Amino acid sequence: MSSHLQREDEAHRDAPTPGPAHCCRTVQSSGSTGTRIHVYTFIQSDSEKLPLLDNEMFHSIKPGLSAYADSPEMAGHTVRMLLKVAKKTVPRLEWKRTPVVLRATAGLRLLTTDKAQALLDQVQHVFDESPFLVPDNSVSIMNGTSEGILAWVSLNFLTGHLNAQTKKTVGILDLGGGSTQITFLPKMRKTIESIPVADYVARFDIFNSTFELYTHSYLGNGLMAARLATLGALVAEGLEWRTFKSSCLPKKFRDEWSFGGLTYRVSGDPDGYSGYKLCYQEVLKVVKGIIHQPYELKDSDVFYAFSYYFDRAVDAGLIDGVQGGMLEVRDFKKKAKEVCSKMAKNPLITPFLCMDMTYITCLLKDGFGFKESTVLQLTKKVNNVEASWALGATLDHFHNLKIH
Ligand SMILES: Nc1ncnc2c1ncn2[C@@H]1O[C@H](COP(=O)(O)OP(=O)(O)O)[C@@H](O)[C@H]1O
Repeated sequence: MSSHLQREDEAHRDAPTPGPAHCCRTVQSSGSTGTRIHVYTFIQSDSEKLPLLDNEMFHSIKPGLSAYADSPEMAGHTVRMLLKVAKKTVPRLEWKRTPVVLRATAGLRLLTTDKAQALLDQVQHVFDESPFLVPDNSVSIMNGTSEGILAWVSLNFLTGHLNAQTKKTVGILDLGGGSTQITFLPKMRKTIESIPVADYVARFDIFNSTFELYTHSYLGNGLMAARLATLGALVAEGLEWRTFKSSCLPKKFRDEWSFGGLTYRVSGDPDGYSGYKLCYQEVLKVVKGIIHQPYELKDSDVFYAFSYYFDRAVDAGLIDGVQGGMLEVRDFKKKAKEVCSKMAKNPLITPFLCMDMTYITCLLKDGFGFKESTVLQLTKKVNNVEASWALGATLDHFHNLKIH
């Protein structure tokens, strides 16, 4: 049994009469590659303390809402399906006092304001018709700073670091489809002093502690957005007739690929070369001059890396898809080289794996400036709970973290 659940049992035993309050909450997170629902059940026995998480129900639907930018009614359909799952999970008597919230991330940030708003309006309409509690500001686009901070809160809550007095915490690396986030608690003053602009640092309060974190979200540096940039496909014109080539793809590969509601013709470079070295030069353009290198990263503690970091490490055979595992940055590099050199032999299985693994390597090394020996904890779930910002968003709702 996990230590987290042990603590829960203790809470049951020691609960003051009339007993701990259970509360449920559903969060829908709307990313560029999927829309997901999380239903959390907490036990709150002491309003001065963090609640205990009893369990999470999680479900996801592809594609993300941004794929419906030109047919917003479909967004309503996605959300209705996810609320159906919530209805099955939350007891009927609790529906009225269970808040529903949707927070959209990079997929909607990348759309025009009008298109994004039309999608949010559809979601709001479905929420208003639902039997759940719909708080003010229940449907919105979350900014990148909140996304980074809330993911850090989630992971530190799940690993037991938020309750501890030690101020020992873990950093987080989140690689979405549209954006990527890095957040950690700096130990050196110089890290804060050497940030390029103010939006690389955020403070928030939780009970009697204030945390000052280094955090940044890079819009356009998520894994799918990086594919687009690598392929030179950020242009809006000529999608019907252009084919976007890359030496990160198998030479004989040709196919269509969709992201954010648009479809692109993509291929390897049949008359040119392919492989890790050339691919690295291509992906470096997406990273160089864009990603800021934090001052103290090189000596940092363990970082938890999840979302596409985890998915691609599994696809490449570096870690087990259930257990996750610890990897060094150099493991990504070694595997990227291997995958790229083998892609000609089996071009159809995972054609983007060379590009993705090379981009991840480049992002970690030349982007953030991690050493090859830095250890990453690759994680999908902690104690059966999804690693994502959604849990932090829920704690924020109940305990107003006052991010400033
Ligand atoms: N709420 C979530 N719960 C679990 N995994 C998530 C969640 N949000 C994103 N992910 C993971 O993140 C990656 C894609 O992120 P996505 O939300 O599409 O990115 P973005 O926010 O940049 O649009 C995938 O690996 C997906 O499984």
